[in-house]
Amino acid sequence: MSESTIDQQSRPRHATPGDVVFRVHGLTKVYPMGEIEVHALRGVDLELYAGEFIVILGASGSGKSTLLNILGGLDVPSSGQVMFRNAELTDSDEDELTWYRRRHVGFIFQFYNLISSLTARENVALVADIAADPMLPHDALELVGLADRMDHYPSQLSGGQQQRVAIARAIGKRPDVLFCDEPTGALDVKTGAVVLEAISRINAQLGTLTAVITHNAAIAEMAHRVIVLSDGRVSEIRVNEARKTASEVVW
Ligand SMILES: Nc1ncnc2c1ncn2[C@@H]1O[C@H](COP(=O)(O)OP(=O)(O)OP(=O)(O)O)[C@@H](O)[C@H]1O
Repeated sequence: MSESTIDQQSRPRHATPGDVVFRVHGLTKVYPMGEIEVHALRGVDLELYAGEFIVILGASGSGKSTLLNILGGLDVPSSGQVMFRNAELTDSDEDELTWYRRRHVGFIFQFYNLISSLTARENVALVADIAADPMLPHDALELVGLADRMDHYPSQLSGGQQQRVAIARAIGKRPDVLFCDEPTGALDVKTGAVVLEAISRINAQLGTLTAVITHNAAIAEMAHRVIVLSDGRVSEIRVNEARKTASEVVW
């Protein structure tokens, strides 16, 4: 995938809901571990569409993080194909994947990884600085409900507020996709609901294709579609006819 090809893929504000963003075919990932091989993914076929809110469920070790890391260009598969719009991600070299991640993907992990010597605004500005068409840090922080905390340092913020700064940082570059790996894993229920509400608002207001990995089946009620992985395969895909808001989800 060349930079110019990736540029041609970049139409975040013109994406029509329902357009195919990712087309995954026959994806496998094998980790050689000395004498044995760990089969993390055993042939995943999947399509993800613009504007969707996806929740990925599955037992520990079923391959959820491996799948998201490959879609996000953090890892490469052993075989199979990932198309991002019309470009083949699985054809890309390391430089192209770096460019792809920078331009198109926002990541949120269980731990916030903020820079402690920088304020919330500065943490968000750091990423916006390397983006082609960034949001103002103020606007990104406002979207996650932290307009009044912009000049606070991470140590002056609660866990949930720090996670919301991490979300603002991820969306500040206006990514096409937002991948969240256990974003509420370190938070209590009430704080987790506020974080999920922020993620859901971004999906609704910016139309960012959003995929959330969780162990918590209740959160799946927020999704447009729920993808269940079992032992490296997609075992179920279900569509929620009626979605719940973060505050309605009980866990
Ligand atoms: N770097 C690695 N080296 C070797 N094995 C790995 C590596 N990363 C993941 N695995 C293995 O691949 C399988 C899938 O791991 P993965 O982290 O994708 O699962 P998961 O569903 O996200 O699990 P969890 O819910 O516990 O985070 C597991 O058996 C795991 O031990």
